[in-house]
Amino acid sequence: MTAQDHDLGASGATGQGGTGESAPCPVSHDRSDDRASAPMVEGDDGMEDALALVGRRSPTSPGRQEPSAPGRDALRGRRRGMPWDEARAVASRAGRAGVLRTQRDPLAASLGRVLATPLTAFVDLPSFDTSAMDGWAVAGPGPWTVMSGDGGLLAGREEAGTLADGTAVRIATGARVPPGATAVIRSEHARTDSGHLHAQRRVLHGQDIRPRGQECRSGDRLLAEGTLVTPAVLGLAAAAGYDELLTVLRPTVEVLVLGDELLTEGLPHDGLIRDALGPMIAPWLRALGADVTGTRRVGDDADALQRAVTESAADLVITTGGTAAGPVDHVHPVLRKAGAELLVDGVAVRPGHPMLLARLAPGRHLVGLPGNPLAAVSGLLTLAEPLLRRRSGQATPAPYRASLRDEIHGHPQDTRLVPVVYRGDKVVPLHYRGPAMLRGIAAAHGLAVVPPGGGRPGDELEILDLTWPPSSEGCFT
Ligand SMILES: Nc1nc2c(c(=O)[nH]1)N[C@H]1C(S)=C(S)[C@@H](COP(=O)(O)OP(=O)(O)OC[C@H]3O[C@@H](n4cnc5c(N)ncnc54)[C@H](O)[C@@H]3O)O[C@H]1N2
Ligand code: MOO
Repeated sequence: MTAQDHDLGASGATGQGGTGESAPCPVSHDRSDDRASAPMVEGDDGMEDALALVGRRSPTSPGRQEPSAPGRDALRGRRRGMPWDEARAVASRAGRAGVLRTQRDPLAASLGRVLATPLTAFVDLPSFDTSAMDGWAVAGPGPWTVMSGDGGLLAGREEAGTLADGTAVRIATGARVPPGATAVIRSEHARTDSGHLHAQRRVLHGQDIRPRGQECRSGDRLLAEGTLVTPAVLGLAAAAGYDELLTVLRPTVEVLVLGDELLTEGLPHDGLIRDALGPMIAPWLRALGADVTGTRRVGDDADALQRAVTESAADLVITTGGTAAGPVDHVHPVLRKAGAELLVDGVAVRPGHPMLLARLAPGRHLVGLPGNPLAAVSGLLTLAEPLLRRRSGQATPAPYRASLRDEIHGHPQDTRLVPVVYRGDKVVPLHYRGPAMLRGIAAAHGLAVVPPGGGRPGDELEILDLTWPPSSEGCFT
């Protein structure tokens, strides 16, 4: 694996609490000063950081930096990647390439998939005039003669006869309102006296009656195709008369975890570290709309990787690690050997720039996530998310933006993805956002998309939402 040591940050933490929010930054100041006083901050741009630390940053580049002069990058021997937006568009197009597989299933099995056809009401809702309250159905002006009976009108019972003018009958919430009734009076708003009902408030015509078709008419389009089937959608579908739904099957994904240095349990020791991506990537993929068929550990064995990639039946193969140029970084050579077409080979985003997207076969793709854990998250949201969104039939939402509270230093040319939390109507960047760190993202509500040059307080930045669904299954976003 490639040696990489540019996650400054954990040492010298100044103890701002668990999430490590950035302190407010009222004045623009040089990042090298940040480093000296608070080495816990970002540290994700190798050379940039090194320059800042040794104080060789140009004095003209505090805070928001202009893109650097052409040729500067070449001097550093860096390869520029595809712009972040473009890479996402390529991934989205790749997700459109396959045919969407649809299946009709009972409601419960459709949760977390996407509607393949619009949800159209089979019935009027409500499908009869219904009482909204427990009380009395009355006809005409009061006082009313109370119709005696066996406890009144209940939900789900047979239809009652016509209520004559000047009469009242007890009625339960959800019961059919009898023909002739002009209003329902809540039990707490009326009293009975010698067989007569007296209203204690003014009675309005039609009050507390839900008229047939109030919510929808049979044939109305309730939800568009492409809508994610959430628990609320299941409820609405049932209410509208559905037993089954036609949904798009979730694309299948297999995860291949590379790296001989990874332990699956216990404490890190002797240069070995815990595999942080195995436990993280599969559930995250499920939340993005994928059906994860398995997570396999492949180690640093090129032949094993070759076999795993070519033999996988999944729509999408995700690899972690091995994307860079180290002696055991096998992803590129294996893709070459497999005759894959590289659609994205590096993205101008920090962290995560060595991420890649390849077409293995028509409708089958591979996303190579960098091994550094936050860089892997960046790859997941930059390439896997748009591909899976399309491949699972979900519509692309308009980008969500929020106002930045504190300054975020930018990369001169690349987009940065920075973990943030919401505080009121602002987003606040978190510390511990180096490419090897998960401490920031684990506490984050979203990832701010910081354009080259950085973000200043008040800037409206695109936010990639990380809000987790309340379901422990984590199968829909
Ligand atoms: N000569 C260059 N070296 C590197 C470059 C570069 O452009 N030129 N890019 C650096 C960047 S940026 C990143 S990110 C990494 C990406 O490297 P790989 O995708 O090849 O990943 P590895 O080398 O396999 O691992 C990097 C790092 O991450 C740790 N790792 C890997 N897998 C896991 C895991 N499942 N759980 C926890 N940690 C993991 C691994 O031990 C390494 O420390 O390359 C840089 N180098
Ligand atoms: O900074 Mo690398 O971009 O750690 O992914």
